[in-house]
Amino acid sequence: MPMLKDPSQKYKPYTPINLPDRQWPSRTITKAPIWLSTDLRDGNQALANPMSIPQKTLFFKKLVEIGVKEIEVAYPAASDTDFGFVRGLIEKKQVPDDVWLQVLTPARADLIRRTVESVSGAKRAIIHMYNATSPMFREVVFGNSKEQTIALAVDHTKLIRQLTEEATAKYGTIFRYEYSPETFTQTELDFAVEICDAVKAAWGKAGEGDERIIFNLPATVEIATPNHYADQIELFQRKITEREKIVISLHPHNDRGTAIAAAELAQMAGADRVEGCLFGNGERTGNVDLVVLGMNLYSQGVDPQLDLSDMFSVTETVTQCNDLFVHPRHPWAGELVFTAFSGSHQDAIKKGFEHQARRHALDSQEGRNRYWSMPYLPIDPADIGCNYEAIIRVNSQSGKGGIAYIVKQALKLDMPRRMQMSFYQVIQAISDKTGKEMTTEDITGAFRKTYCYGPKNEGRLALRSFAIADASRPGTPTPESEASRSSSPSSTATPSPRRFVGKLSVDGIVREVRGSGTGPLAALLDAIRTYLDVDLAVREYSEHSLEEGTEVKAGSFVELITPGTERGVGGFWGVGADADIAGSGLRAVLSAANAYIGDLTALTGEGNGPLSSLIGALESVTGKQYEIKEYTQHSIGAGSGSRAASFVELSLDGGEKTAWGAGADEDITASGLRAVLSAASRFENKH
Ligand SMILES: CC(=O)SCCNC(=O)CCNC(=O)[C@H](O)C(C)(C)COP(=O)(O)OP(=O)(O)OC[C@H]1O[C@@H](n2cnc3c(N)ncnc32)[C@H](O)[C@@H]1OP(=O)(O)O
Ligand SMILES: CC(C)C(=O)C(=O)O
Repeated sequence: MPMLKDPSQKYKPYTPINLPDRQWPSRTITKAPIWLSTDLRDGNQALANPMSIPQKTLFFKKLVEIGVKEIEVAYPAASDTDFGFVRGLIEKKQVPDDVWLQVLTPARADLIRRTVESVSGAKRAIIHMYNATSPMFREVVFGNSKEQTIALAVDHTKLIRQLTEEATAKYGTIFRYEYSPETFTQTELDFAVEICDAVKAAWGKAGEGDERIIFNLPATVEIATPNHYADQIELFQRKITEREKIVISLHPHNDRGTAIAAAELAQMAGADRVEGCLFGNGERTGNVDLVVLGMNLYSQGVDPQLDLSDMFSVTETVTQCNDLFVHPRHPWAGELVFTAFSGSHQDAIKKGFEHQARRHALDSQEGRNRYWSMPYLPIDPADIGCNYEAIIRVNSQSGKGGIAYIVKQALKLDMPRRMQMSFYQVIQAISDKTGKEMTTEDITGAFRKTYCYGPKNEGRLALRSFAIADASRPGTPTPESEASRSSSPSSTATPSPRRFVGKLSVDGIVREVRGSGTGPLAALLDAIRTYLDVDLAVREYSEHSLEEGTEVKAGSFVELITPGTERGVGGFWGVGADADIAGSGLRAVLSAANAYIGDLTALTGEGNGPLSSLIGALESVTGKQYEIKEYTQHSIGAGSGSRAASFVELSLDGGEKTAWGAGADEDITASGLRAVLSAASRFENKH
């Protein structure tokens, strides 16, 4: 049947309460309510497969761990499992002394007896009895008048008083009593007050503090906007007698999706306590979600009295026990709730973190509180166990800011703005091609590869050792002499003439090079120009120190250009990190030079086979004559994972001295080529 054109013919709206002097709209919540978890009762009864005893026990422990002090553990008269679970908790002494075990019973004598029996011997227990009070339930379910409905509640309250007093005398259990006029929100308010007053009188011993009687006022089915619930609660507490002897408890369901709002507004209206479930499990659309209520308080600077620091483990336990998943966009707890994929959000978050770090430093200096204030992030995700990888995730919708944020977090390198733009193109090309999200490993991997960053990603040019000296002074620095390292590599920052002497690995062969210029970087570029015929100049340079405690202390970024490069035309970016600034700057230059040379100056050489062709290529670069004296190879392992190992003995310039090299690869030719390079580089090192 289609939806009706005129639903008013089928559905009646709720009747609003006329309460012109309502107080709750101008109040705020300044403290946490008393929490009652009904996960193991209302949550459990709503599951297709109710929890087993081990699952209930696991859940119970987690509730205790996060600090819930009142836990409705069962409807003990419903099944042996529920009864046995409660007995097990008590007999195995699994209930901390400050935790109240709550159990639910209908107003039926046989079931009440079983319920009281289930908690006898516990240190503290709350007996919770309910009967529905709304006109529909009175008429349809019970066939009772108002008087009979009151009598049902009153008579069974008296029975509970008698049984609990006997149990206290016998076992010493401290009891409290909770009464729920089920379907409260659909009950005439004056009748709800009347039945609660009658129950209080029947209980006869409501006092203050822990002696208070709990009136739980459920929105058994959510039928109205949340302000209506707040009106009902405010009016109830105005009309009920001896308010100081009563805990007003809320039990909102979520049929209209506004249980959270209803619970919050009703607390503003004066409620003291909230019953609900973690992540909103419960009948139909669920009970109100205690995690969301708690985190909402936390984000307002109010201690929620719930420890949700390890949100992941809470989610894990709850999903394991309920066999229901938590939606990725579930407030505060879902996998995606702090995540920005889009470029403009990421940019704002990155700037927000930087701005906040500066603001916090100033706050600390001036003795002020370090408040959290960040674009798009209402709380610090770290407070509930989320790391930076959950905050910014990269796909084709992302921008340079987010990518730079990830590089900064993972590698501690803070790229300058124009380099961010350049690296963004690299990532964008990859993610456009794959159409997939890029993980932190994907991004840092691309970064390392693009900028030949880190020992496993050396490019064709790599720094082995260096020394920088004042070019105006006589004497030749030695590359190994750390003492002669310069402390500032910037060619612009140090205009005095510098001399560079260093060992560079060039396509695997170590060569000693020298150059001079108006600073260490310019001196290195001069060496590269002289020895490798590569003409490059610095367009932009920046550096920063890395986090304290890391071995590598400085990171440098450089953009190199070829002569005549016009403004606005991109150059070649490089990055370097080292224990000192001089080293990091020089490494950044080589990183950028690698980007420039790429494959353009790939070695070429000729010979009778692959190995002699490589020898020819080496000769053309070094000007030296190599000869293969001996070559052997064998396979390592068998089958699909097998590799080839090769050994080569080379002689140099017809001399007697020889050097051995070894290489291994999946490909036999490649293993031979590696062996040749290995031998040649040993020669370079020796001579
Ligand atoms: C809003 C809530 O969530 S309330 C909690 C609901 N939770 C559960 O029902 C889970 C546990 N329930 C059970 O295991 C069973 O329903 C039992 C053991 C309590 C009772 O089982 P049964 O005796 O077979 O009764 P059944 O469930 O079919 O029907 C309910 C009966 O109790 C009556 N009843 C319903 N609620 C109450 C109440 N609060 N107080 C007294 N009687 C009640 C009904 O009117 C009906 O009576 P009738 O048989 O005279 O018509
Ligand atoms: C027993 C009561 C509190 C209940 O679960 C409800 O009304 O939803």
